Formats: sequence, structure tokens, C-alpha cells
Amino acid sequence: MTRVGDALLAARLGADAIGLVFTARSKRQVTLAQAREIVAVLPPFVATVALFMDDEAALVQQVLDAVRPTWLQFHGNESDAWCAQFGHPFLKAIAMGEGATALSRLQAYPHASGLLLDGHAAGEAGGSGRTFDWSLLPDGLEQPLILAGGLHAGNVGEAVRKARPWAVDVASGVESAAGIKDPARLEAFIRAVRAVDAA
Ligand SMILES: O=C(O)c1ccccc1NCC(=O)[C@H](O)[C@H](O)COP(=O)(O)O
Repeated sequence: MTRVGDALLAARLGADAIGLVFTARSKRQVTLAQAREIVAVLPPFVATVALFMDDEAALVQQVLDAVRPTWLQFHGNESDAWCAQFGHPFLKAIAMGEGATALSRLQAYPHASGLLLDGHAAGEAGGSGRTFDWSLLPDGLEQPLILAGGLHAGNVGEAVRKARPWAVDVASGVESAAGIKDPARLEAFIRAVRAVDAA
């Protein structure tokens, strides 16, 4: 989320959480001031997730102090110990599509509250709009899985039925441009997720 109106709409439509990207590698990067403005207007019980990718610890701490997000989320090569140093709950994103390497990383984050399994496109940071093979997901992982990568209203039902994740995450599939949410796509996405829940 980069805009107050988009965040409020997502909350009204029933999103459990909204993401704020702080890494400079993103087309969706927000400033501390933008993030504070968004967080200030969110209704109760909508969680906020602060996203980073191989950033300096000082930036993470600055965001914790100024924005007070519910969760941190790390998208780079950060180790489990590095992510845990802040004493704040975190999610670790794993770029799928790297075969066995990605699968071995699923065991490497015992301190993470959950793992976000993301699509992967060479040279792109995140929010790539790429899916991955959902059948790659192993059974029996202890941590909750958040499914991401190339989801949209047209495929999220199938994705949830196949992967049975704890939650789903979306960026480009509900946007008209990077960081700009499309109200109709956002509504269709949340409806599609709810339709699977109800089935
Ligand atoms: O969205 C970004 O620009 C971004 C940049 C750097 C690191 C992570 C980023 N986003 C991470 C997300 O959690 C996205 O929602 C996720 O990659 C799914 O994106 P999409 O495939 O576009 O739905």
C-alpha cells in the first residue's frame, strides 16, 4: 500500500493485513511519513506488515520506532538470527522457483512466525506477478504458510484449494500500476478468497 484510500478500501473489504514496502529496491517504496499516515487511519485489528530486502538493520529499527508495524517481513538473504535480532515477530519470504535451494530454505527460519512463499523472477525484488508450481509445497511444515506470487481473482481459488495456505498475499494482481490499487480488482480478489473459504 502506498495510499491511504487504498489501505482503507482493503480494510473495508476485509483484508486481514496490509503491506508497506520500505526497501529502496521496490517500485512500491513508501516513506516513513507515508507509512505513518496510512497506519494512523486503519481500523482496529487490521495488521500492518513492514517489508525489507537485505536492508540495513538501522532502517528496520527506524521503521519499528516510527511506524510500529505488527510484523516485519524479510525478502532477501537475511539469516534467521539476523531477522530475529529486533525481538519483533517476523515473516520470512522465500523466493520459490529455485528448485531444491528454495525447499531447503523452508527449514532455515525457526524463529519466523510464518513463511511467505513467493513467485520469483530473475532480477526482480518482489511483487513480480510470477506464480510458481504450487504442487512443490511440502506437507508437514510446522510454520504457517502464506502463499504469494502472481495471484489474482482468476487463480486464487485454485491456488488455495491446491496449496491450503494459512493466508494469501497479493500485489500486482490487484493493481492498475505499481503501488496503485484497482478497486474492482481488489474487491474481486477478496471475494474469490472468501468464496473458497465458504465452499
Ligand atoms: O512488492 C514489491 O515491490 C516488493 C519489493 C521488494 C520486496 C518485496 C516486495 N513485495 C513483496 C510481496 O509480498 C508481494 O506482495 C509478493 O511478492 C507478491 O507480489 P505479486 O506477485 O505481484 O502478487
